Amino acid sequence: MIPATILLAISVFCGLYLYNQSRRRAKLPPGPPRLPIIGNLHQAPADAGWVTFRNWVEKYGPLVAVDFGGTNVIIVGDYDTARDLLDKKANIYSSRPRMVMAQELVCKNQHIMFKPFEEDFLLHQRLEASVLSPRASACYTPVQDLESKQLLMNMLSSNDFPKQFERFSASVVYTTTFGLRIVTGEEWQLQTSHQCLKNMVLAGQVGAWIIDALPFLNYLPKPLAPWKKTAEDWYEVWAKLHITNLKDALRRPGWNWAKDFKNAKEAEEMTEMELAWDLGVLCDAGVETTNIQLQIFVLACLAYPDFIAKAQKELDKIVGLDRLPEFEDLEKMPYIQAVVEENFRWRHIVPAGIPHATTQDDYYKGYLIPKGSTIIPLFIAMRQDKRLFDSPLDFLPERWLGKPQANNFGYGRRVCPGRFIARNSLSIVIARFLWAFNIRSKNGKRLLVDESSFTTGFVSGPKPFEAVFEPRSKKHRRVIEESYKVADKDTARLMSQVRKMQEGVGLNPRA
Ligand code: HEM
Repeated sequence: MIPATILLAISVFCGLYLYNQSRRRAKLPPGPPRLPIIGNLHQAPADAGWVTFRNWVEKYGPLVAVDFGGTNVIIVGDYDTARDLLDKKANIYSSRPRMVMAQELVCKNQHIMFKPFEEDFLLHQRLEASVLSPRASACYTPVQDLESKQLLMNMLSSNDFPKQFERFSASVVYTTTFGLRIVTGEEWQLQTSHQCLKNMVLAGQVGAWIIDALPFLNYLPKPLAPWKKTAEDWYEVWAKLHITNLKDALRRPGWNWAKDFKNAKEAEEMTEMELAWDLGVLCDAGVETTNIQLQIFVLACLAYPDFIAKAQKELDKIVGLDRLPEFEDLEKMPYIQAVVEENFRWRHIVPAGIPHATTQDDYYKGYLIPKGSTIIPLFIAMRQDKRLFDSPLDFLPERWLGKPQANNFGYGRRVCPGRFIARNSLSIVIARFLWAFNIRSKNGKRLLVDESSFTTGFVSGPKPFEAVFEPRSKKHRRVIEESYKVADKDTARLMSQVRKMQEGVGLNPRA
């Protein structure tokens, strides 16, 4: 008889042998040739990385491997591959690349978007889930209704659409999160958050911080590690903003997410500061995203104005001239829904997606995707895939009629939790804008748009451009003014209405 320990040793040995053999036989996906040691670092794009990545996808196919100085980067360039890996194998592909300066030092690991896929992340995700579910999100429409009415009203006397879109986007999330309306856009909370997000962009810049390449340097004492002081200063400002927002929200009348989170059972395992970060991040994540995606809509109006008349025909038929479009109208307006969908496809705010990371080795179609790889879901390549979309650079809402929505909000366990709120915000604003205004360029000519029309940062939006918004008639103007005048602007009452709606659909708010 062979003793059990020897049998165990043999089976472990055989297992390891087979694993190593399969790993050796498997090869990485194709990609540009590498140099010794640095790999493809010399080809790493400084900004607008998606342009280079898309060229690689065109050359090497939908799965491309590059090595940026020891970091394995896998670029995913079509919808099917993204679904197969990031959705179907979500338990392997839902982590985030390590960000020492941005996440570990500036956020003290509290930013949910950059947490690794571990129990701590799941706890924070569970905390947020109940206020962001599809059913809960459908109950925030009274807030979006009021804020979009103010948006239309403000646009009667201003063409400064980026500022007005920002106020709208901020007010929707600040109202739900903290019970605070952003009425002017000059509120100190929003201004401080701007500064913190700017700091975060600097902290997250690839190649800017030695500590990201050599994390062990963090053992150095402060005088020899100047980045620590920078990170500490940035943390202080951001943490103070989050904690003040939380405390103020708990004192405000009416229901809000801060009160709801505070009563959650998940919160019992968290510090007050962690709670404050979760709330603050939800606000931060909701402002620039919605604002920029709306600016892209205006750019599309100027570049492809033909669709406007078609949208207005549908609006006039379903809504008429005597009232604003309402949420209930949206399902009866397939063309408006197609405009929303095409807006995401034509230009997404994150053309290179938000990177994921793998937590174990994986094999796909004979290729090895090693553990710890950075995975780039290359949104722009998917959305401009000529096999799926004719004339992909053109804004053509018709292409979506009768077709299901695409994935515009990410993948697997990291899919955007604010997607239902975001889609409702975009849909009501786009419907109301098209109903209310003729939108045109200043000189009345069609705008030519190409890659150079967009900024090159991580979030990419239109570079500044001007547009004119003229009410379609005196009647339209009157309806806008009247609707805003009679709208209930009391935040506490609005949020109590939200809470009642949630109870009405069988939800059980925690405060
Ligand atoms: C047009 C608006 C928006 C767009 C296009 C958008 C898109 C995205 C995308 C692509 C991701 C990354 C998903 C992934 O990694 O696979 C994401 C993550 C996230 N979004 Fe949004 N988003 C929008 C609005 C919002 C809003 C309104 C909120 C909050 C109420 C929000 C909260 C978040 C959070 C917290 C994450 C991080 C999720 C995680 O890492 O687990 N987003 N969003």
